[in-house]
Amino acid sequence: MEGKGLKLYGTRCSGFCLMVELALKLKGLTYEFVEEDLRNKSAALLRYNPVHRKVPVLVHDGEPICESQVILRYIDETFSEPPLLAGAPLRRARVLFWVDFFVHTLMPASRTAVVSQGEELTRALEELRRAVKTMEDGLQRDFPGEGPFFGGATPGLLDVVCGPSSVGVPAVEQLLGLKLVNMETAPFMSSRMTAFAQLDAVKETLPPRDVFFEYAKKIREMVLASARK
Ligand SMILES: N[C@@H](CCC(=O)N[C@@H](CS)C(=O)NCC(=O)O)C(=O)O
Repeated sequence: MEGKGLKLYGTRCSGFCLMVELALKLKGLTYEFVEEDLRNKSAALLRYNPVHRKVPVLVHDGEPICESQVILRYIDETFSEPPLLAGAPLRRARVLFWVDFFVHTLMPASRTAVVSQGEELTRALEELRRAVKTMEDGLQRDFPGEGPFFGGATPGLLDVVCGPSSVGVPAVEQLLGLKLVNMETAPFMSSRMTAFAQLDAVKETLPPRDVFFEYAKKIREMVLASARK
């Protein structure tokens, strides 16, 4: 499908930007990707996102839409097939609950782990492992018997949101030289993330692990160096 006039301002390894790319690809849309240098943001990015000055920004026929979760909803409502958020209102509410939990609890804990060491790293890992256990138990409770994707028979919003982690987590584990989470303790999440990662649209969207590794390494070194100053 031709996503007329779709332009995505982003950076290659940002989880938030990758979620948007995955949604666009699953919808079969074509778009132009504009790579931003976050240390030297373009005038266009600042004009399109004057409030947060962050990526991703999706520009559709000249109109900017900011914030990854808002963009995902916009894409799903504008290009309705295949739907990312499907089912009865209660199911949709539960999906949105776990999307919110993933973005606001799991992702911050793993970001802290990437840029910390010593006791702070230990605390971040504990928090991350607790959050994964909470989410695993909650998903098993809320979506019994569904699969093979978080979305059920077809990939949905939660697949898109968790999708970048299938490359991000192994890259961070390699960087830190430790296991972030033992995914054998989270079979529901693990099997769905594996099924999603095997889709062609996902394989062609997510950067290779070594590219992700270098990105995480650069961020870690930068943050640890500035903390030493
Ligand atoms: N809440 C935002 C977070 C986006 C975000 O943190 N983007 C980062 C890249 S991963 C960014 O643009 N950072 C630049 C900055 O903070 O100046 C969303 O969901 O889109």
